[in-house]
Formats: sequence, C-alpha cells, structure tokens
Amino acid sequence: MAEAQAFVTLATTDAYSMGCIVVGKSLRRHETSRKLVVMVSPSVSRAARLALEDVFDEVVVVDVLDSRDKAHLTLLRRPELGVTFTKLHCWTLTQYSKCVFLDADTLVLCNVDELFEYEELSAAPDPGWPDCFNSGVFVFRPSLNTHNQILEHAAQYGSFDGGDQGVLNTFFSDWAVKDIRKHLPFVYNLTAGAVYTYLPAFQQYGHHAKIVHFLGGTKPWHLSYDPQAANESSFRHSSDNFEQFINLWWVEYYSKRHLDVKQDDKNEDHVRLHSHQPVQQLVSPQTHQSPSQSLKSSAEAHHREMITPSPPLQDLTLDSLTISSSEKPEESNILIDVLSGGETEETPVVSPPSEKESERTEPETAEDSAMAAGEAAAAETEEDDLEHRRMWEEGRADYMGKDAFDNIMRKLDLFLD
Ligand SMILES: O=c1ccn([C@@H]2O[C@H](COP(=O)(O)OP(=O)(O)O[C@H]3O[C@H](CO)[C@@H](O)[C@H](O)[C@H]3O)[C@@H](O)[C@H]2O)c(=O)[nH]1
Ligand SMILES: [Mn+2]
Repeated sequence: MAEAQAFVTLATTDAYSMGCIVVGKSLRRHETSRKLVVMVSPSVSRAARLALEDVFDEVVVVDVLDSRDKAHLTLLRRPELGVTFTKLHCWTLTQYSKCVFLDADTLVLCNVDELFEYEELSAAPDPGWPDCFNSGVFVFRPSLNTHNQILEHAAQYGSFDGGDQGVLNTFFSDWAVKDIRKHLPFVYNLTAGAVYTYLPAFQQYGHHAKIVHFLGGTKPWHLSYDPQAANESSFRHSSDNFEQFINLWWVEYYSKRHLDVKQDDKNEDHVRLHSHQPVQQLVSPQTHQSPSQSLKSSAEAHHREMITPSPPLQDLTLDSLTISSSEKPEESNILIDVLSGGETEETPVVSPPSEKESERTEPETAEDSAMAAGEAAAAETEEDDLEHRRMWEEGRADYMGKDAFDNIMRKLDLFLD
C-alpha cells in the first residue's frame, strides 16, 4: 500500500493555475514535508504547466468532468463551476495513501502538515450553511473504489449546487453529525464571507488563520491593491480586514524563493542561503487602479506572465549587490524581509507591475534601496524584530496588528522612494 502523502490542487485554466502557483509556493514557504501535486486539464497552456512544474512534484493531466447542471449552477450564480467536478479525480491519485485537497484559491499561512492526522473525509464547515462542509480544503484517501462510487453517486443524484461541493456533501452525508473529529477548525478554511458576516469573531480569532480561502466569484488574480479605494470608507468597511490577504497573495505569487526546494532535491545546501542564488524579487501589487480597471489589467498582466513565465523585471544576483552575503547565513523569508524593513542582504527589489514599461519605478540602485531598508530597520528595536521574526516563522503572523496590510504596504513603499 502506498505510504506517501500529498497536498493536491487543481487548475483547468491558466488563471486558476496562477492560484495553484500560490498554493504550492505558500506550502513550500512553510516547509511542508509532503509531496505537492497539481491536477491540470489539457486546456491549461504549456507555459502555465511549465510554471507549475517548477513548484510541484507532480503535474497530473486529468480529463475535464463537467456537471453541466445549469439549473443548480444558476441558483448558485456561478455558471462556471460545473467544471469543479474535475476535482473528484483527486481520488484516483492512488500513489498516495492520504491527501489534503486545497482549492486553487487558497493561501497557506503556516505549516499545516498536521492536517494529515485527520481522516477521510475531514473538512471545515461552509460559512453559508455550516451543516455542509466547504470543499475548498479537505482530507481524503485516494481509492479507485471511492472514486467510482462518488461518480456513480453524482450521476444518480446530481449536485445540489451544480459543483463538487454539492456532490461531496451528499456523498459524505453524515459529516455534520457523525464524528466531530472530522470537522476541521475554521482557521484551516477561512473565507472572506465569514469575515463580513461575523467581524468580531474574525477580530478575536483571525490571528490564528492557517489557510485563507478566496471563495466566491472574485479571485485575487482578478484584483489588485488599490490604496485610494481602500481609504474610501465604504470599501474599507467591507473589506479592510481581508484586503491584506490579497496583498499577501500577490507577494507570494511574485516571490521566487522556494522554487528550487522541491522535496526530491531538498538537502541542506539547497535550503540554506547561498551567495549565488538569484536575489529575491518582489513585485508589489498593482496600484492606483480601481478594482474594475485592475480586473482588466491583471488579466493582461497574467497573459504576459504566462507567455513569459518569469516576471518582466530583470533578474539580479547577489553579486550585483554591494552588501555582503556573508553577514546573514540564514535563509531569509521574503515576507519577513518586507515586514521587518528588509534589512537582510537579500533586499527585495520592489516595483509595481504597471501597464507600460516606462511607468515602472525601480530603486535607482541596489544601495539606495538597501539604505532605505536600513533606515526602516532602525526604527524597530532588534529585540522586537527577532520576536517578530520568530512569531512569523511559527506561523503566528499578526495580520491584524504589526503585519497588517497597511504596514506591509508602508514598508513596500519604502523601497519605491
Ligand atoms: O474554471 C475553473 C473553476 C474551478 N476550478 C478549480 O475548482 C476549484 C473550486 O472553484 P472555486 O472557484 O474556487 O469555487 P469557490 O468560489 O471556492 O466555491 C465553492 O463551490 C465550489 C463548487 O461546489 C467548490 O468547488 C468550492 O470548493 C467551494 O468553495 C478552484 O479552486 C480550482 O481548483 C478550475 O480549475 N477551473
Ligand atoms: Mn475555492
């Protein structure tokens, strides 16, 4: 019997592939010891697949399954979700004994390998109907037998929401009441909707978020940070708490770290910092656009990204920076760099991906950006900084305090001055 375990995600389009990249990178950032698998349909472009291969241990091509259940999908107002039946193919990954499925629109905030201690079918409640589980994060055991049974069940009963979540909830129909151990804590599948409907709970418990799920029609890759809109009270009211996660999503999307630490070739030399590794590049989210404008431009940016897998910025190596790489032998974390003022030798280059090449602002020299970073670092005492870093590494980032969106933005902006 297979012993290996894996995190599994899915993309049937290039846009959802962007999400998978973030799922994979965020799992690697937090040093999962499990394999990473992405299922893709043949409609995913070659460029997108190549980008996925950099992050995932396995890219598995699967056929698209479609519920074609217009009636129910219309009820859900999401005509595109029939294709989520494709998710059911995850049960065919029998080279693994146990897996954790993560939707492509999730972002992992800390190491969540403990999820493998749960049994099939474990999942968190859906915020819309808590007696249903949300199928964006679930623990399962691959089995061709179960796969067949679920497909037969789907053929016979359909899906009450037209997507996989409806099928899975009627198939694992005793989830709500049978075994509380199969209820994942909500922090493993924290959705924006829950923030809006129960803000005090988010303020109380949001610090413990482990996986954020961008459930709904608008995904991070459709959006960009808009500081102007964020200051308008209506916008602020509804979304300022969740907005920071969109920013983190973009930071993760553009981060380059961890691409070369796939489990297979993971060894000490790879994991530790090495002076000839390309310098971490960080591209801040797009700015100065209304959400509707950015919908269009981020699609264009995505297009660019998929055609040219590397970001449209020049690659720097540590050799081109004047700061010594020997001062800090520890692998640094790009988010820590940003949050703590970027005082490490791997000063990230921050530049907004603007529509026109000429609009791009870049630090004049690496020294300039390093100096700005140095000043920012001085504002924080070393002790605070160490504690902050330790908390971050333990996955206890204070997204609503020190690591709040505004602080991240402020520190990102320092690099642009
Ligand atoms: O065109 C698509 C649409 C979806 N997906 C994949 O299917 C997942 C689910 O779709 P998503 O857009 O994330 O759905 P949600 O907005 O999260 O909506 C809910 O409803 C869906 C349908 O039941 C469930 O699959 C979700 O887990 C549940 O959270 C995505 O994350 C992708 O992995 C694709 O690859 N291509
Ligand atoms: Mn989802």
